[in-house]
Amino acid sequence: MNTLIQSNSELSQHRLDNLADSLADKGYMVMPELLPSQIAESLLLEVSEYGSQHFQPAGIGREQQQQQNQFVRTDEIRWLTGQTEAQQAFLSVMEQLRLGLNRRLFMGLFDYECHFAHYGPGDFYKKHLDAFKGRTNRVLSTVLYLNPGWTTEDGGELLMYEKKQRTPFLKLTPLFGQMVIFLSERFPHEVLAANRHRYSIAGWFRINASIGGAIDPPR
Ligand SMILES: O=C(O)CCC(=O)C(=O)O
Ligand SMILES: [Fe+2]
Repeated sequence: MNTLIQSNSELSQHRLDNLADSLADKGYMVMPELLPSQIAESLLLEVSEYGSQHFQPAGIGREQQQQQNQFVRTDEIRWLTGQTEAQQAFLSVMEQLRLGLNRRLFMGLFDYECHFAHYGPGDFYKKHLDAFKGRTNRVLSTVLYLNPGWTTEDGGELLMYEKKQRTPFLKLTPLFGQMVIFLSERFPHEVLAANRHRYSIAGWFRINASIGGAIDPPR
């Protein structure tokens, strides 16, 4: 059995209750320390050891419509597959979250997909929605930050907006071990440029929108 998964990574009912309440109430939640720090540290070690040949440029849109658009985002990504112990430990925590939220909010979350993201100094992701109403099966977005010793001078904040508002209601510093979770259709958001390397895992819980046996969408 995986030693990282064993390392005390069970989410308490209390934390799941708080998260469910916050999502139902406000549509988002910031969790300062979702994972045992040992897991977050292993994930950081892993992602910071990948060279650029292990990442792909991030795209926007889906499948055939997938295109790289340097005006929208300039980060690079690497999908998690569960190929390392640290990834498995992370995915198992996210699975607990999926089941816990389904039980409390009847969200029908079906699966979870996620990728490491690396923003080099100056990289950004302009204001966007992770899902458009009725046109996607991404319902809940998550971002885990892996940046020890980040200060406000480093920039790289996540700005979250209410639709049609020009001023963000939240400006989040990408602190190590912190996770933000929000309803994908509800909040436009953007990533400001940072002046140091910024690492994270962005992920989405999806509902099952399969038709005729085909899972929609393949990646
Ligand atoms: O890294 C972040 O703070 C947000 C990333 C994001 O919005 C995305 O990958 O869709
Ligand atoms: Fe996003």
